[in-house]
Amino acid sequence: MAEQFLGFDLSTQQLKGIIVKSDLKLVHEAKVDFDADLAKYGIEKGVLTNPSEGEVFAPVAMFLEAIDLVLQRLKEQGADFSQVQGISGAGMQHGTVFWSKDAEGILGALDGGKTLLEQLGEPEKSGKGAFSHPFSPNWQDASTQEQCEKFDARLGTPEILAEATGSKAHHRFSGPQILRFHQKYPEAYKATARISLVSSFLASVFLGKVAPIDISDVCGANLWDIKAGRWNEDCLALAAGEEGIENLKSKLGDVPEDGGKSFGTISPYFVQRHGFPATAQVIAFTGDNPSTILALPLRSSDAIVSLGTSTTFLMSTPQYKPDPAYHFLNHPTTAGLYMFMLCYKNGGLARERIRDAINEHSSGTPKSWDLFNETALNTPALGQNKPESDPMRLGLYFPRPEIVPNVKEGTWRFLYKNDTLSPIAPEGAQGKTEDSSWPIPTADARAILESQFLSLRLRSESLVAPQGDLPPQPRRIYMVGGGAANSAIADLAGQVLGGSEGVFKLDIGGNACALGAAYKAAWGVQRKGNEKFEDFLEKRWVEKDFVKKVCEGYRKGVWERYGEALKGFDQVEKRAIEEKGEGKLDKENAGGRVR
Ligand SMILES: Nc1ncnc2c1ncn2[C@@H]1O[C@H](COP(=O)(O)OP(=O)(O)O)[C@@H](O)[C@H]1O
Ligand SMILES: O=C(CO)[C@@H](O)[C@H](O)COP(=O)(O)O
Repeated sequence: MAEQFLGFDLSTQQLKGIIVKSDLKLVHEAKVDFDADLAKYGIEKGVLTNPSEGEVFAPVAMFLEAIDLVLQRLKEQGADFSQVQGISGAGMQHGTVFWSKDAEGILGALDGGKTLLEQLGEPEKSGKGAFSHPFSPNWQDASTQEQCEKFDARLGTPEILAEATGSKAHHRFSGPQILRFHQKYPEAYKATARISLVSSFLASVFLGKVAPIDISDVCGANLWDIKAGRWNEDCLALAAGEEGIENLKSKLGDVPEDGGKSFGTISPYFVQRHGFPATAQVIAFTGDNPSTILALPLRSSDAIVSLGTSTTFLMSTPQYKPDPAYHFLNHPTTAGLYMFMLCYKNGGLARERIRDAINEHSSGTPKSWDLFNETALNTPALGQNKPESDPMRLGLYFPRPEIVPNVKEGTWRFLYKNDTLSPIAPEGAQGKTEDSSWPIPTADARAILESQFLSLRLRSESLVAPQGDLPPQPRRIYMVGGGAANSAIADLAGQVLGGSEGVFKLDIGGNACALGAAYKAAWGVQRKGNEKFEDFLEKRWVEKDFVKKVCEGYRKGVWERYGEALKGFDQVEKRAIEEKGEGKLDKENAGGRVR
């Protein structure tokens, strides 16, 4: 009987599950879309919000219901769970789940005759609650500016915090979030026995006991000293307050170094209810971005652009060069490697807003990307019909507060010429929508994509090397996530970022993040001795079956023009920071070019 491996991706808008065989070929995949399938939780795009405090969060009960449902959907597709020998998964990063003192008991005695929701998520019915708080703060949350300032100041400066933990303080990071939870809900904090990340929460459900936090995902907390390989006690003390460090350490638990570690066999609940073998191993679950880099054999200067709800830019590198402008995390499987990451809140949803405005403006089909794509590709680069004389159009589109740079929500449009920015009147201003210097919303289709990719280029310049005779740029760009289906977006990524070998996407269906998790499960169970993940993957990798080139990357002349735009783009960001920047230190850092 062929061995199979199951990988999950619990992200903002969906829970995806996929099964691969030992040769890493995909056999089944299914998903639960929170808005479409679980609208009863009142969520929109997977989350609940409290705008008055900048809070964004999701109901833990919804995650539980999604787990039983995605397994049922996989079964309906013909999946035979009795063949599954290993399970791993990924969770959206930074989110926390707060377990109650009864949690371990409940998790250890789950009855296969009832649902997870009935037993873990409905205390009013079952009489016992597994959670001390019913919600998981979401990575889009922006409620912790005050706590972030305390974190940055605790070690002295954002630079020192980034050097120690891989990142300066960020609103969504678990440390500042735990501090705020502690301050806002002191009783619930006291009633919390364990704190999981979304990834270790999901692992805990499959394991039937609270699972350890993963070595890569823990780096999204501002609590882990990456070089020392242990908790940073100063940061821990800040989040722990008067309850003390040891109390918080016991809530967070130990962090095993080995990303391929088996935490044990699957909970009997899944054996009884879903037909898994009792021997199936639960391999460490990691963050969704670390998991994504495991879906591809990344080489030096290769980059992944992940277009989920967030937009992220990911590289695997042996260099540890932390800076307040971006993130470094431990690599999820390989000691000595690190993951470089940029993360933007205004990714998919910001693009959708412009898509919808264009469809409305031109009577296009609602939710179709056709007009958006056509408009983006038919607009000249930087809006310049005559590059030698026309100004460049440069904008920022942040319907939600942004991470990079750290600014409140807003839209900025400028014409840039001779080192000078001239603002375009805001959207909706009379007579401006058809102004040929920047017709709104049509010119926005290309401008938002250029803006997003210019930001990635600005901040990743120092991490890429010359490619043969070509200037420093990525070798390959891999597009993943929901937006990777869009060929116009891939084309613009290549035009702005380059890519000496071109722009690629996965050609095996599935979703990179869940695939990475399934590959990790396979490696965790099947690795021989100290076999490295990279060697395990390389032995099974069939380039022609797994990835497909979607377009050229580097295009001579075009890439250089976008290079010229970087200076103007940097100025546009500085204007946004001056107007709506959060935090004094962020204003001083101004979020621009990286050393
Ligand atoms: N054809 C497309 N063009 C552009 N974006 C798309 C397309 N299809 C899906 N998306 C985007 O993908 C996003 C969801 O991606 P996904 O990776 O599933 O998200 P998450 O993992 O955050 O739940 C949506 O916000 C949607 O805008
Ligand atoms: O906050 C981050 C990374 O730092 C986000 O990338 C989340 O991990 C959510 O990812 P998606 O739902 O967009 O995949």
